[in-house]
Amino acid sequence: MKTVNVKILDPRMKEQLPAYATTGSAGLDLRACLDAPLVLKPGDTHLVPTGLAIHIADPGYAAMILPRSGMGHKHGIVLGNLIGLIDSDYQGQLMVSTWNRGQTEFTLNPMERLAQLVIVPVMQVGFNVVEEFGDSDRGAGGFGSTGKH
Ligand SMILES: O=c1ccn([C@H]2C[C@H](O)[C@@H](COP(=O)(O)OP(=O)(O)OP(=O)(O)O)O2)c(=O)[nH]1
Ligand SMILES: [Mg+2]
Repeated sequence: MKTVNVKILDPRMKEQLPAYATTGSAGLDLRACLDAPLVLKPGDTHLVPTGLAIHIADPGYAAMILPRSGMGHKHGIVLGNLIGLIDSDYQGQLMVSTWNRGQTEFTLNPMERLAQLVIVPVMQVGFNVVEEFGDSDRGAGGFGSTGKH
């Protein structure tokens, strides 16, 4: 397994570094490094610290912060930015933009697992400017061009 350098910014994270919950897990759960419970009213967004900084270093990888399905589906707790993209050269604290998109108040407790981090491969590209593309099956069709059923 590859490793990524991590800085522990909150001592409470020392004993509970993110880990894959099962052998096949894609995500590492991130915890809310809060000092007190945080009440999120419907529509509220709060930037929640995770107590961790990572430096991926290799531009061939990035990390994404994604919602946890239970938090999102059952409690309406998703991300204010929908998806968080962590650049390979970012060295600051991982922050979770936490949005209560639901209709009821939600209390986020200190050290609760609120989102998940997924490491993904990335390809950086340069642009080759052309006047015409070669033919493709789809062409410019999109936005439902293949029909509904
Ligand atoms: O949910 C997130 C999203 C981003 N970041 C950090 C890591 C990322 O590398 C950096 C910049 O994110 P992004 O490029 O998405 O934001 P921006 O608004 O374009 O800021 P910048 O001008 O700093 O690139 O912020 C987080 O901690 N959590
Ligand atoms: Mg940016």
